[in-house]
Amino acid sequence: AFLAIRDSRRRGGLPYPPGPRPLPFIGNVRDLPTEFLWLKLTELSKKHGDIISLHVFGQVVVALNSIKATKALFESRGEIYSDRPTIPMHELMEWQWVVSSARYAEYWRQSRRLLDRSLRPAAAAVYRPMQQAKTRVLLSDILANPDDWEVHLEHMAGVLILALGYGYEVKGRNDPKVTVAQKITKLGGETALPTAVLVNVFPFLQHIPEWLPWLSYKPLARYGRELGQQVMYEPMSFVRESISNGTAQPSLALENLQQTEKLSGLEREKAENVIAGALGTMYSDTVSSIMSFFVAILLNPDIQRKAQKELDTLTRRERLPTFEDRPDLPFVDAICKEVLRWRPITPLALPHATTQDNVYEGFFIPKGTMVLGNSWAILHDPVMYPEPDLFKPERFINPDGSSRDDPVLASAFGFGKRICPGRHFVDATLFIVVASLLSVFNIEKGLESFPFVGSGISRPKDKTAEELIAADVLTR
Ligand code: HEM
Repeated sequence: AFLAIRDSRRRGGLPYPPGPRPLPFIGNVRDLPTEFLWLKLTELSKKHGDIISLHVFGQVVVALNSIKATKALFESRGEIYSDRPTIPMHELMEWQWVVSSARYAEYWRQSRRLLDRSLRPAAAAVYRPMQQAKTRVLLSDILANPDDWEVHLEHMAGVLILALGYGYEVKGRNDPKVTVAQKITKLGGETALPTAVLVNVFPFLQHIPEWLPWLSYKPLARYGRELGQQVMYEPMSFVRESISNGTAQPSLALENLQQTEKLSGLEREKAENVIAGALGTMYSDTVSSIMSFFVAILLNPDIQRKAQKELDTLTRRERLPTFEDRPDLPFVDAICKEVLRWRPITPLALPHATTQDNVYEGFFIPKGTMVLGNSWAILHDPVMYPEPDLFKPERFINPDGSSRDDPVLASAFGFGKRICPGRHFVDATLFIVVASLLSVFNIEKGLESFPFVGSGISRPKDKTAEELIAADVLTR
C-alpha cells in the first residue's frame, strides 16, 4: 500500500500508458515472451493503442508502436528520450566505452559526433572502391565454395569494418582481429538482456567476492574486460605502427588520429580514447540483412528474374555492377529497401531510457523508464505497407519507374539522436552485395539440406559469370 501511494503521488494522479493488467510484484512478466517480443507488442498495441506500458518487477517499460509516437518522443523530445538503460554486467566488464550502450552524457556526445562525421553519406563515398573490391572477393569465395556462403558473408562483415575503421587487411579465416570482435559481439548479446544473468536482475551481486565460485561474476567480467581492451586498442596500435613505417591505408582511424596531432598531453589522450571507443563499437551485424535477402529471393523466384533482367539490360553481362549504376537499377534498389522493411534485423531497435519524468498525451512516463521503439510495428503497418508480410519491392517504385524514397524506412535503424550512425554504410553495402550476387548467381533451393531453411545457392549460371568474377578479382 505504501509503494502504491508513493507511486500515485509521484504521478500526480496521472495514469501510465495503457497496457495489460500487471500482477503484484512480477508485473507483466508473464505477458512477455522471450522470443519475438515485437510481435507480442504489436498485438498488444492493436488492443491498447500505439503507446503501451508494461511493468517488470516494479520497473516501467514503455513501447512506442507508431511513427507518430516515435517522432513525438524520440525526435521532438530527444533531450529526454536518448539515454540508455544500464546493464550491470556490462558495467562490471567496464564497457562504458561502447557507444551503443553509453549513457547520454559527454563521452557519448564526443564519440557520436566522430561517428556521424566519419560515416556521413559524403564520407561513405570515399570508401566505396573498398566496398566494391571486397564484394568482388565475396563473389569469388562463393564461386569457389557455394555451400559455405554463410561463412563467406560472416567473414566479409569483419573484412569491411576492419578496412573501413583501420585500413587493416584481414589475414585468412582465423584472423584474431576478426575473431575477437566476433567474441565480444556474442558476449555482449548474451549478457545484455535484463534477465540474461543474475547480476542484471540483482545488481548488488557485483560486490560478491571472487572466491564464491557460482555467484561471482568477476571471472566473466575479467574476460569481458580483456576482450574490450583488445577490440579497442589492438587495431589502433596497428594503425600507429603503420603510420610510423609509412604503410598506413586510408581509414577512419587515420583520418581522426591526424586531427588529434595538434593536441597534447591529457587532452590528446582523451581524444584518442574517444577514437578507440567509437571505432571499437563499429563491428556490427550487416550479415543478417543479406541473409534475409536470400530468404526473400528463395521465396520469390520471380523477383530474382525481374532484377536479373534489369541488371542484364544495363550491363549486357559484360561487366559487374558498380555504385554508379544505382540510379539505373531502381528495382534492385527497391529490393534492398524491402529487405530492410520486411525483416528489420533489430525489430525493437535498442532500448532508450528517459532522463526525467515526462507526460505524453496525458500519460505519465517516469525518469529511468526503458522505452522501446517498435520498428517492426511501424514497418508492418498495413495502412502504410499493404499486405506487410509479403515481400513486394514494387512498393518502393514510383509510378514513373524510379525508386521511391521513404523516410519511415529509417526506423529500421532506430530513432532520434540514437539512430544508427552506420546506416549509410550499411545501405551502400547492401546495394553492392545484392546487385553483384544477382548479376552472377542464381539463388535457388539446393538438393541437399543446408542449415539455412533447407536451401542453398546454386553454382553460377554459366561460364561467363565465372570469367567475369575471375577477371575482376585478378585486376586487384
Ligand atoms: C544492417 C545493419 C545494421 C542495422 C540494422 C543497425 C541498426 C541499429 C539500430 C536499430 C541501432 C539503435 C538505434 C536506437 O537506439 O534507436 C543502432 C545503433 C548503432 N549502430 Fe547500427 N545497425 C547496423 C549496422 C551498423 C554498422 C555497420 C555500424 C558501424 C559502421 C553501426 C554502428 C552503430 C552504432 C555506433 C550505434 C550506437 C548509436 C548510439 O547509441 O548513439 N551499425 N544500429
